[in-house]
Amino acid sequence: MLITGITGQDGGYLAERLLADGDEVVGTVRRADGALAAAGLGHLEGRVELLEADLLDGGSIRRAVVDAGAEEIYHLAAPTFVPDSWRDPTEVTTAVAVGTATVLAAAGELRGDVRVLVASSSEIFGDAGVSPQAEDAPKRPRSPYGVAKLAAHGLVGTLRAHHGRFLVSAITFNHESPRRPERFLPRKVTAGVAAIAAGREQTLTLGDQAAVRDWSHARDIVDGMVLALRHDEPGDYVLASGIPHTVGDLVDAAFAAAGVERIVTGPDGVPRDRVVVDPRFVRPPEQWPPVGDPSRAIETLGWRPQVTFDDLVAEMVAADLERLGVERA
Ligand SMILES: C[C@H]1O[C@H](OP(=O)(O)OP(=O)(O)OC[C@H]2O[C@@H](n3cnc4c(=O)[nH]c(N)nc43)[C@H](O)[C@@H]2O)[C@@H](O)[C@@H](O)C1=O
Repeated sequence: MLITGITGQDGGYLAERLLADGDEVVGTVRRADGALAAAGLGHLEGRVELLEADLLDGGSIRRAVVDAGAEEIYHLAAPTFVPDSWRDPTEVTTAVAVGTATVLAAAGELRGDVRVLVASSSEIFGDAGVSPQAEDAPKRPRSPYGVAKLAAHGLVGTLRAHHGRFLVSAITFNHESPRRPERFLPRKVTAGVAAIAAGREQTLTLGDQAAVRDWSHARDIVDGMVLALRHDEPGDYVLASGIPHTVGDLVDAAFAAAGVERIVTGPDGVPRDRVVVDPRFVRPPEQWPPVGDPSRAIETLGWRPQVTFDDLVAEMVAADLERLGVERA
């Protein structure tokens, strides 16, 4: 099995899952030297084969697909931080849309029966006009990232219909874990709350707390990907919990999990919120919150997310407390 982007959050969980199933795993990384250890995946050293490939270098992607010769390809490699896509729409379009076209074409040339899953995103829905969103909801992305992911999603459907190939688009909503980098909201919150619990920080600086997201555990999402790629028929699947939470809910859950008070009384006797809003982190609000309707995945694939929102936040907080050597009271 080939995983592009094996050192990303999802790539690591997927590799663990496939290895546990007894599969051979090949993964792409931009530079192989020390890549697994740097991603906190040192335990995979010697258990997976690494190939170097860069999404911005089509030749390297084509070579990796051909060299791996895998029956299943999970194309996960992509830039993932949405705000970055405003800074460089060319790069995100090349990496996500052209990168996906390259993987799909190379896989098709290699062998007709190869199965390919492409990681798409709830960002393809944007101003959908409905929420929650199922697979057939209108797709009106609001960011260059969403536009690029929609192109990739469209390529999967078009090539599947035209060539009858086994191609799957996994429309993943937000998914997190202790391995998530800290610039994404949930890890920023759990790391920040842990730092407050450790006495290293006094406050946590965020953007809009009213924003709504549909958060799942990354391990559940990659399990859904495997089910989708191993099903009898190819198709597109929304992978999401279906349960909306605000950023504020997540913040409160993290403080509760750490056993730290969010509101504290200052020396002047005035209550103070430890969460401070910085306009730099505020994004324009969504009219149609990205909340998924995972009915198709549940009914067709028998997929069931295992980890609840509270358990996800608690696991992330516990990992961040442990990293800082804080004993939970
Ligand atoms: C499905 C989709 O999921 C992810 O994209 P995202 O939703 O942009 O993820 P995030 O964790 O950066 O933001 C979540 C929400 O939280 C709000 N928010 C408030 N205050 C801060 C803040 O201080 N930092 C951040 N990062 N967000 C903040 C922010 O405005 C937004 O409403 C990626 O995996 C992406 O690749 C993907 O495909």
